[in-house]
Amino acid sequence: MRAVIPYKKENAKSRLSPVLSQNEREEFVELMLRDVVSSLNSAGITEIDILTTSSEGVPEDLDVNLIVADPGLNTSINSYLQNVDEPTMIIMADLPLVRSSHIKKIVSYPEDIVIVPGKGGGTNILFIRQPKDFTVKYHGCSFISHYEITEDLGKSRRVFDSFLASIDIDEPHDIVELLLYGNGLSKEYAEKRFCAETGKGRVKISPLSKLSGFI
Ligand SMILES: Nc1nc2c(ncn2[C@@H]2O[C@H](COP(=O)(O)OP(=O)(O)OP(=O)(O)O)[C@@H](O)[C@H]2O)c(=O)[nH]1
Ligand SMILES: C[C@H](OP(=O)(O)O)C(=O)O
Repeated sequence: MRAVIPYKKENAKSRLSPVLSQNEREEFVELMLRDVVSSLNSAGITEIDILTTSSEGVPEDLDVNLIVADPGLNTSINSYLQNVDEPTMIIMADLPLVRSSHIKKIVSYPEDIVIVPGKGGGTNILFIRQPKDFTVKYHGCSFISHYEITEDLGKSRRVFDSFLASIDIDEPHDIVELLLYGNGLSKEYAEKRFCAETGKGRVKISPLSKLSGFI
């Protein structure tokens, strides 16, 4: 069994640009990657491929294999899948709330495919027992795409229903969940920049310093 983490550091997380500079976003995505690798390792998954657009920007101390591919999330993952012969978990780098307990459960299910939905129609994790048969289709409403692809292939599937595993850190309001439920390096990073502000409605993030350039 192995895991693959698609990773693009350059100008990562552009949707967070209202609250983090490009440098900060690039630092932040690296810490989220570390958190994801740590959860995989704690779950006993040690064969980890980082499918990256550049060998630079992946921390050298991580015990992972680097696979460098041109930008293009779907094309690079689909080429990758053609070359793997074992059950494979595709897990995104922006999932600092995924715990080792989630990973262990996901790989324990007997179904051919386990889909972990992401907020807003995305796909946070795909666990595929026979990767060569599968084609991914990320972006748009990829949860529905992957659900239908599984159906078209006649594969058995399970949808993994988890609040924490569904949270990918895409937009500024997602940082609230990181502050509330995180337990790793990326939470520490967020805590140095934001606090959770409670009021009438949902908790919001608020910058710790107005010097960071936004309110
Ligand atoms: N290998 C590879 N990984 C990618 C590419 N684009 C995004 N990723 C990774 O795929 C995962 C999901 O991507 P997004 O949530 O869209 O992340 P992003 O592109 O940094 O964020 P935005 O700029 O806000 O869309 C993250 O782990 C990214 O690092 C790509 O072109 N190639
Ligand atoms: C890659 C994409 O991620 P999102 O846009 O939800 O971050 C998806 O899950 O299809």
